[in-house]
Amino acid sequence: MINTPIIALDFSNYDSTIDFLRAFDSESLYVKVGMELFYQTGPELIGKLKEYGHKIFLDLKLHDIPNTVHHAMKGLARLDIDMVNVHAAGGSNMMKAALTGLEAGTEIGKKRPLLIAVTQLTSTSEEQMKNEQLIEHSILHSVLHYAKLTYQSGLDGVVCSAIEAREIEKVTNKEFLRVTPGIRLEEDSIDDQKRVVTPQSARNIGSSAIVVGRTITKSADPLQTYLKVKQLWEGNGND
Ligand SMILES: O=C(O)c1cc(=O)[nH]c(=O)n1[C@@H]1O[C@H](COP(=O)(O)O)[C@@H](O)[C@H]1O
Repeated sequence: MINTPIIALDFSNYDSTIDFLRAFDSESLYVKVGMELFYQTGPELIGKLKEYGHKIFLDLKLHDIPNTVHHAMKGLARLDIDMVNVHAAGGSNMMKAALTGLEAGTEIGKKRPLLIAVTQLTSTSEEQMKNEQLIEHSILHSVLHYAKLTYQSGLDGVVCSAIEAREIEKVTNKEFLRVTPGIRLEEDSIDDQKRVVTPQSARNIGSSAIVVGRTITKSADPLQTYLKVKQLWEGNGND
């Protein structure tokens, strides 16, 4: 269980990220650096975030042949990140290669970053999955299938919608992480997301961690909104 909401730092450059974080000086954060930011700022920003003492989920969603993913992960392990991900659709051989790559790149005496796999993106609807991926099953069936494959490949957890979190726990185990983006407050617009859940429902349904982006980053008062989301996630707010 990751107690603080993971803030998705979906910014386009180094300066706006640092500006945003100024309001959080007194908070020890878990932040997510995704492809928008990492492709612009690379390892330099990761080093800075570590200097601030924040935990880092590097969300690059690797999906390639096993050999490429193995070597990419070996390099990423040297960045001193706490969590990283791949797409489960890359298959069990790719996921195992990612894991051995991470292990090989982790310095002796350091903790290997957690490795999780995306099941079905929270922006994917069942209709889209059927029409575009040609998967003739329910979205829950597909997510559970990918979760089991990820579990059997030895990874630490999955990215899914909180909607599926409880069912995933049943087919894996309690410790297997269910990291859930697609989090919105009641009053928020859902934007491009399809399978959205509030922080308090995510807690009740069995998420291990929530990932929150625009609700916080686009808020008029990001710190206050973060504290509100955190309180709801911790279970101290109104259900
Ligand atoms: O792997 C992810 O983090 C991820 C997986 C997924 O299925 N859905 C999803 O939204 N994400 C990420 O979570 C964040 C959600 O952002 P907001 O929709 O702004 O809260 C984005 O940075 C996405 O890249």
